[in-house]
Amino acid sequence: MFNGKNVYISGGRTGFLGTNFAKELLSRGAKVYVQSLHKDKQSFWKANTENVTEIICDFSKSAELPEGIDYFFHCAAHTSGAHEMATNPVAQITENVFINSHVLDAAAKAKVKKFVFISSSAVYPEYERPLKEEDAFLDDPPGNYFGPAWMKRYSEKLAEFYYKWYGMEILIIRPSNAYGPYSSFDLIASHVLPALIRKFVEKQNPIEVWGTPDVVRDFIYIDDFVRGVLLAFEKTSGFEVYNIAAGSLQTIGEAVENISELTHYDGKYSFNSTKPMTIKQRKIDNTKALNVLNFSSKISFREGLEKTINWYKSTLS
Ligand SMILES: C[C@H]1O[C@H](OP(=O)(O)OP(=O)(O)OC[C@H]2O[C@@H](n3cnc4c(=O)[nH]c(N)nc43)[C@H](O)[C@@H]2O)[C@@H](O)[C@@H](O)C1=O
Repeated sequence: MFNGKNVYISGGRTGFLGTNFAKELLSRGAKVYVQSLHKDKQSFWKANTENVTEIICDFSKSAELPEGIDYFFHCAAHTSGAHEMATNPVAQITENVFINSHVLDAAAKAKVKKFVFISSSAVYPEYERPLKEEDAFLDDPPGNYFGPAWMKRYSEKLAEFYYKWYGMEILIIRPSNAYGPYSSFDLIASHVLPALIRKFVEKQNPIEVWGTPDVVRDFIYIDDFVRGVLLAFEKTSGFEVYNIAAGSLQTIGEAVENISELTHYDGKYSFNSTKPMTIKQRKIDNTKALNVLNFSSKISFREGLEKTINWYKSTLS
C-alpha cells in the first residue's frame, strides 16, 4: 500500500513518533517527505538523509504543501510530560492549534488522499473503566489536561469537518503512553519511561521518582504502535478513530523495578510525592483495534524496556 507512494511526515525530522514512522515507511518503499534535515541531529538521519525529500516549511506560521503528496502523517506537536502538564499546560495549546489547523488546511488543498492525525489518550475524561473511542466527548478532561485535551479535541473535530467538506480521508489515532528509540530523554521535559531509563543508566544515586508508585499507565512499545497505526491505515477508509494501546497496565512502581533490574542498578531510589504528578490512572480500551484490525501488541513491557535501554546506551548515553 505504501510502495511508491509520496508520504509526508510532519515531525519526521526530530520527533519521536515521526522518526519512527519515517523509518518504517521508508522500509515499505514509500517516498518520504520531511521538514528540512540537519544531518547530525539524530542517528537515524545520519545514515538516511539521501533517502528522503526535504521540504522547507513552518506549519506554526503558514500552510503550504506541494501537490502530489498521497498520504500525510501528522505527528508534529509541542508535547511534554508531567512537569509541563503540572506547571505550564497552557504551553501545549496555542502553537499546536496553529500547527494542526495549518497542516489540515494545507493537506486538503494539496489534495492529500488520506490524513493521519496523532491525537492523544489525554482527550478522555477521567473514568475508572477502560476508555473507549466513543467516550472522548462525554465529560470534560480532568485537571490540568483540560486545555491541552480540548486543543486535541478541537483538532479532531476540525479534521472531521475537513473530511466532510473536502472528502480527505481522516484517521484519528489516540495512543496510550508510547515509548522507545528516538524519544526525548530530557530529565525534566520527557515522559516517565525515558526519564527513568536515563536516571538509572546514568546510575544517579539516589534516584528521585516523581509522585507515587501506584500510578497506572498503558505503555506501548513504539514498534507495536507504528504497526497498529499502519494496520488501521490499511484497513479503514473515510473518517475513523482508533485507540492504539498495549492492552495491559503497569504501575510506575513496576516500571521502576524492571528498569532497576535491567540496568543492574545497586543504588537507592525513592518516590517524591511533592514532584509533578498527573492523573492516577489511564486505562485504554483496545477492543476496537483487536476486533476490527486484529491488532494486539507483541512486545512485552520488559522486552520493550530492554530494547529502549539498549538503544539509549548505544546511541545517546
Ligand atoms: C498520553 C499523555 O501522556 C502524558 O501524560 P502522563 O502519562 O501523565 O505523562 P508522564 O509520562 O510524564 O508521567 C506519568 C506519571 O509518571 C510519573 N513520573 C515519575 N517519575 C517521573 C519522571 O522522572 N518524569 C516524568 N515525566 N514522570 C515521572 C509522573 O508523576 C506521572 O504521574 C501527557 O504529558 C500528554 O502529553 C499525553 O498525551
